[in-house]
Amino acid sequence: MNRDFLKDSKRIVIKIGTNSIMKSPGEIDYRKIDRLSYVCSVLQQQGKEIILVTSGAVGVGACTLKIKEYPETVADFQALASVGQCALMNLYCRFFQHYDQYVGQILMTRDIVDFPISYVNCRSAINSLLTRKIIPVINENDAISTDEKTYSRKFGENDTLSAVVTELVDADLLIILSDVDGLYDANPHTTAYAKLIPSVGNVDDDILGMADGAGSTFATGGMETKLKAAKYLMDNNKSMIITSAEDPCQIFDILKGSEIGTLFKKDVREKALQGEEK
Ligand SMILES: Nc1ncnc2c1ncn2[C@@H]1O[C@H](COP(=O)(O)OP(=O)(O)O)[C@@H](O)[C@H]1O
Ligand SMILES: N[C@@H](CCC(=O)OP(=O)(O)O)C(=O)O
Repeated sequence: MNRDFLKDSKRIVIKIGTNSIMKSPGEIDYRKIDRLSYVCSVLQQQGKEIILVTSGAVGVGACTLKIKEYPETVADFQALASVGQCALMNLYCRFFQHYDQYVGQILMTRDIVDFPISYVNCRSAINSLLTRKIIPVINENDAISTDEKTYSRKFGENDTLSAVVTELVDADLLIILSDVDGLYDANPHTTAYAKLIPSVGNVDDDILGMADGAGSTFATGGMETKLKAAKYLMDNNKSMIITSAEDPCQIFDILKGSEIGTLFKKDVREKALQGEEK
């Protein structure tokens, strides 16, 4: 699939997952957070509009409080998320400051999907930051977005949240940085000969069948939620890329059109053919 159109991306959402923020459940990957802050700052200063969606509150909280297991009670979870979000944001503030870039924190709940007034309010807040050349750094408000009846969290993972944000601010592209370098035809961590898929034009049942769950104690999404996010965006005529977080500088090449990671973009030929059949 031709990727020249990526050169024109102006407003870009970049999402980094828990597995990438952490080297292992007890160890934060400072180098990666630094590199990511550098890349986002350079792009913003080149005139792009960057929105960062970051996971890691629970993972960083567990690391700070030296907790190894996923919390069993809602109260423990809330405490971890609350401590971790502070620590995470503190790291971003320091690294971004190094590159002369201001950031602003936005913590979301599902209210932005459920209530139109919250949707508009959230969009205004993000636009207000972008107008001032400040990078919004977004996560779910994990300390409060807990459903008390089912004990389930509202978004629960940031693949869905980042897709919602991409649509909300009418961004051109969502880049998901993960601990895998794209979608494989089977989980590469459990299947020896899994092959990378460079592009997907339609997220059908065959594609959805390639995914299984999350890859570590504190990451919650896995490939399945990434594919659902891709489907949601393609239905809204937007594009998404899954690529490795290992070297965030690869984002520069991706935005020049290099074939890195997996591109999800609605296959217009397929759509045209469907139109002819009608
Ligand atoms: N078909 C697949 N291709 C690539 N990764 C897959 C696939 N199926 C499952 N996975 C798993 O998805 C994981 C990435 O998702 P996740 O653990 O939520 O990380 P992140 O924190 O980056 O969101 C990979 O580490 C891998 O174990
Ligand atoms: N909001 C949560 C996100 C949890 C999570 O791991 O999400 P993901 O990296 O998308 O699988 C946190 O900050 O810990």
